Amino acid sequence: MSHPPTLPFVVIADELERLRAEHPLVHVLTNEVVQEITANALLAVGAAPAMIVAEEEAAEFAALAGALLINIGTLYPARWAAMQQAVTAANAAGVPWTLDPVAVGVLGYRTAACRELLTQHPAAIRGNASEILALAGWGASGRGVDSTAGSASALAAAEQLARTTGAVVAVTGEIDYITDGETTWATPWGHPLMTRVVGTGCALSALVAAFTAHTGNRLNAVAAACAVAGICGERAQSACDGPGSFRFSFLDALYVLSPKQLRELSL
Ligand SMILES: Nc1ncnc2c1ncn2[C@@H]1O[C@H](COP(=O)(O)OP(=O)(O)O)[C@@H](O)[C@H]1O
Ligand SMILES: Cc1ncsc1CCOP(=O)(O)O
Repeated sequence: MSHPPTLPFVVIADELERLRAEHPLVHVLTNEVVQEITANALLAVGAAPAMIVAEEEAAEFAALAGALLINIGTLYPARWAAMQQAVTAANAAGVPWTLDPVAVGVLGYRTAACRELLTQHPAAIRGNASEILALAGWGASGRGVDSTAGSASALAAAEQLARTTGAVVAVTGEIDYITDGETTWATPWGHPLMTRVVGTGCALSALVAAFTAHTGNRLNAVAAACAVAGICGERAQSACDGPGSFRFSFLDALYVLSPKQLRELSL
């Protein structure tokens, strides 16, 4: 397997600068477990989250947002109805939407929902290796919401999924791979402690959505989101004692990371 190149720090810096200048409004339809860390991660990085979940409001708000996140982690009929409204309205308004297919392939209801969502032109898809393999139809290997496969093993599935859906696909793990089916970036940052804190993957998907708002280069935008999360995860780990303090250190790192620091790293 050829090794995809690492996303350059200058690209991450440019994308972070753009995000902070635009301060995008992100419509978040996510699971019950990660609402708080997701909203705080978006605020810390420089975006504006809003968890608008009622079916009666979802379409109206999706059309106003800069980006939409659909995370199926705790899917149930009322949430599914709101998601369908939001996705339809986002597509009609040209608002990019991101899919986090939590535990797809493990259970039938959410797998059928994801199959339907894949026909609705997601701008981006972010999942762990088991989720990307299942979504691409390459087999179901997840254990609950966790991956049982390494990210490199799902790279070919991610590339195929990107080509068939038109989405930029990010498969995350020890190394994240971000692909549009033709070009692939690697973002090698992060720390295993990130898998011991609930919501790091879901919050990353929200960052992916935020970076896709108003972008001229969706591949770089999604890759920059993965890089920012990984770099901040590494920094948070070195400043914390374990999972509890990691959460706080991670939010601090997202807030403190600057385009200037990133540009200095490339010198
Ligand atoms: N072994 C690892 N080493 C370094 N970073 C990791 C590792 N596993 C996951 N990460 C990071 O944790 C974050 C969440 O990814 P992942 O665990 O794949 O998502 P999920 O929570 O959806 O399963 C990403 O930023 C990813 O880069
Ligand atoms: C534990 C759990 N159960 C349903 S959704 C969810 C959150 C998964 O979050 P992440 O994969 O980002 O750790």
